[in-house]
Amino acid sequence: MKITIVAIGKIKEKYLAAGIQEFLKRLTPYCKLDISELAEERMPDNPSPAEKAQALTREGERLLKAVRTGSYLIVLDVAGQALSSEQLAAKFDSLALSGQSDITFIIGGAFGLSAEVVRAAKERLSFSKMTFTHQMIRLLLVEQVYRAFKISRGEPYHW
Ligand SMILES: C[S@@+](CC[C@H](N)C(=O)[O-])C[C@H]1O[C@@H](n2cnc3c(N)ncnc32)[C@H](O)[C@@H]1O
Repeated sequence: MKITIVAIGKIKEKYLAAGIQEFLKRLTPYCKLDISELAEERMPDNPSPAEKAQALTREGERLLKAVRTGSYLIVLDVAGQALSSEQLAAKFDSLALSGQSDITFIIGGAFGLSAEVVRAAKERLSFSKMTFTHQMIRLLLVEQVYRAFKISRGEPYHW
């Protein structure tokens, strides 16, 4: 399985970067996971709603360009569908069974995701009704991807 996370913005917090690296290391026996980090759009101080909308559109165009043709696109979206970890594991299994072995997750930036990105997605995945920072949600995502593989393989993962 090849998994790509395409995300806006860098991980600046060391404790989050260390956590993400830890799960990337643990994931190596299970899948190839790459992270493609795109720069945030430059924005004036106190941007107007129109400036924010333009930045979101431009970010969206760059995000979609970074998705390989044919990759199964899942966007992380507060307003999306919540899944249990077991359901995520089952989704990976059924995608693999159907011959789809390339999955891309998109994480938006400070202003979220453009309508075009949301429209392009096969699925919108919510991690709860709460909003997390783009840095924090990346750690949550890699942990859940790792958990999904452990569940699929029936391997213990106690914490
Ligand atoms: C700081 S949030 C963006 C908040 C923005 N105001 C919005 O309404 O989308 C940055 C990105 O993290 C992801 N994210 C944050 N919380 C999430 C959640 N509970 N479930 C799924 N994705 C989430 C989304 O991809 C979002 O675009």
